[in-house]
Amino acid sequence: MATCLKLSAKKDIMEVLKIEDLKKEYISPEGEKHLVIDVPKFSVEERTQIALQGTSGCGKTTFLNMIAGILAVTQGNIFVNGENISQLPEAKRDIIRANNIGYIFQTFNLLQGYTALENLIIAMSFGNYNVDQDRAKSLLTKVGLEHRMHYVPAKLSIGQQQRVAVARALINKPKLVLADEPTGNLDAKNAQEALTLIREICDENEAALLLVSHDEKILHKFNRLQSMQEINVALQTEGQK
Ligand SMILES: Nc1ncnc2c1ncn2[C@@H]1O[C@H](COP(=O)(O)OP(=O)(O)OP(=O)(O)O)[C@@H](O)[C@H]1O
Repeated sequence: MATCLKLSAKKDIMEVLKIEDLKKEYISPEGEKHLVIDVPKFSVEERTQIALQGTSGCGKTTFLNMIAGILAVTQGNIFVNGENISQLPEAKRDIIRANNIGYIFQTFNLLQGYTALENLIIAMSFGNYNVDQDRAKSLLTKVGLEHRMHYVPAKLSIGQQQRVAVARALINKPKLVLADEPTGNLDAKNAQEALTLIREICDENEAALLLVSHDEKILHKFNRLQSMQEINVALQTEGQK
């Protein structure tokens, strides 16, 4: 009986991300193959929050971009909510990203010609849900931008632009949010506030969070902290050379 209970409890844990034998090679300007990512195994369970630590150039953005389907893999499998995106063409990966993944980019990637509210509505138009202005407004209010909804990014502070990016990442109710150095452009006080906001908003929306950063002050807040060195065999081999 106890074994049965144990088995069923285990089955209930759902992985929003599962990676198997993932590799990415780039071709150097000299024409040589350069293995940047070699991750045998990595997973993120639903509603968990994980921080990945890595120095500049260790492959953080490459890793996240493959998970998001922005970048094609060289080899291996990436399952997002159970679907293997690594074998799909770019257009299909784009659709899966729009519906399953929220991405907070290092440089925010907001559409400059559109207001904060329009940035959210455009992101919504790519997803499965009907465009819902009220949801967009309520997310912007949640991130403290109720008086800035009709501002274009250039008229917002860096911290405010980041909050638009956070709200946009959650607009299509993703099960997984990726954050690439989300506090890299902020001062210490704003960085802590932004981190708290990202973690709270993921929790409230029942999204898992995978955050990559080099910033110790951010990283030590997470219960589950792993280093890129630990998961990326390519870095271990590089270190031995
Ligand atoms: N398109 C490309 N062609 C060749 N090499 C690349 C390409 N993109 C990235 N690289 C190399 O791959 C490595 C990892 O790059 P990546 O941008 O993933 O690092 P990162 O950890 O995100 O760095 P940072 O924190 O500085 O943004 C770097 O050595 C980089 O020079």
